[in-house]
Amino acid sequence: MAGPPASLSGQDEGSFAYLTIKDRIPQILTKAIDTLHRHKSEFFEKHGEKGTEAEKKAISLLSKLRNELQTDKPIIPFVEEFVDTDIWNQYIEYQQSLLNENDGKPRWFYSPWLFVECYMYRRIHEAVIQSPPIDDFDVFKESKDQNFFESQESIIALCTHLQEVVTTIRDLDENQLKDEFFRLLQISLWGNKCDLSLSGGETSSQKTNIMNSLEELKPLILVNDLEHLWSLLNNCKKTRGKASITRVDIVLDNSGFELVTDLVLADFLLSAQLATEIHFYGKTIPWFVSDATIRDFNWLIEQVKGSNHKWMSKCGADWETYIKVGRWVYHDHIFWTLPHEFCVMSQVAPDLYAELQKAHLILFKGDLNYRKLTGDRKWEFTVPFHQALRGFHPAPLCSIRTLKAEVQVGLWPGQAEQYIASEPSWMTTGKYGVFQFDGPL
Ligand SMILES: O=P(O)(O)OC[C@H]1O[C@](O)(CO)[C@@H](O)[C@@H]1O
Ligand SMILES: [Mn+2]
Repeated sequence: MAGPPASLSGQDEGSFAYLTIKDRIPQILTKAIDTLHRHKSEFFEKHGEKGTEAEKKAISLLSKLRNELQTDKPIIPFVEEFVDTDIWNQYIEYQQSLLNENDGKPRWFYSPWLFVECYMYRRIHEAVIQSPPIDDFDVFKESKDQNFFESQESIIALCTHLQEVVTTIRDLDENQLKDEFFRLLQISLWGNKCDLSLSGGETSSQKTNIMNSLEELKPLILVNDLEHLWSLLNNCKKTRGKASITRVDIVLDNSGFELVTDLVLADFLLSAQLATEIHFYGKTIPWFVSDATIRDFNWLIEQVKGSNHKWMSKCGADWETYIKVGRWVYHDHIFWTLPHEFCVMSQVAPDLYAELQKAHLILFKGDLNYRKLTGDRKWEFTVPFHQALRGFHPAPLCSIRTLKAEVQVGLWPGQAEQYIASEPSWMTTGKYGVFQFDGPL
């Protein structure tokens, strides 16, 4: 049988992968350097001269990294000991083994885009952990928090809406519940437009009330498997015994506004008894600029709770209770910040795979998760999603993603062609979205 198609890569001049490596990644590095600069006095106040020295060191390591990238130097192994250093270095060797002898070492513009882009964020982390005492500094924290603050109006509107729904939920009939389920899922989808890596780290918050735009946005959903999600969870609700559980796992993407949309959805799932427990997965290190870490997760809930808006703070208080009583569970795993495609998860991280198998439904948020689900490969648009997953089937799953990379499967013949001619960048602006389900029907 033929192997899977080739990986997206910076080799393809003019491709989005190429432009990302050439322009956007250096821009993100420059912004990280600038952030460190701006915190100079804070580091000094906290740690004295040692803080200043550490800041200089981190900056010089990041400048070196930017230079390696811009001159297409070989990808070098990690040196600093960390939980995933060995796995990373093995993966770099593996990438090298895929090359013909003459091709030498993996390089930025030559190797798979997914690999080098993940490598870049892991190198940023290495620069920081090599610079104690500022080794727990998150260079993206400021922009993640800014995204949250700038989205205040939308967050208030969303929290108010959620509280209205929750307080009247007993009066809703099945159709009304389904409408609400679809509404909150669509909000969570469009919340994924707000990542900071697409904008090169520049602000990308939600300033308008997204709820008013859902109808207009509907035609932009290229694959819409919402009905499957509804039947699945509604069936679980109807058939489960009193003591049994329905577990929905959410593989999180970005902090800030998107995370609020995910938590609102998670709250609704419990309130509507479509699920009895929700498990979240975040990143263990700062990742793709805006991805949520446990610190962001806790910080955001704290902020929502501390709001002086009545309904917003009620949401925060409820969310904290869910965590306390174990109805919401947060998991960390290093696999999410490795460069591997998800089809190798069962070998590389069998414990995580086994954890995901306990879910009745797994929601994968965002573009990067889609790239890892499909291996970030040059699939034909009409290849079935199931096939592109290449054996990754821990439980029924759904990708909720706005398109920000040149990979998309499961379209109808002719569907992609509608956009190719008229909108050359249709796959990379976050304008279009999918709810793409895989699982038994
Ligand atoms: O936050 P998301 O939705 O995973 O998006 C991150 C995506 O943004 C990008 O940086 C592209 O703009 C991709 O490299 C990556 O897939
Ligand atoms: Mn992200």
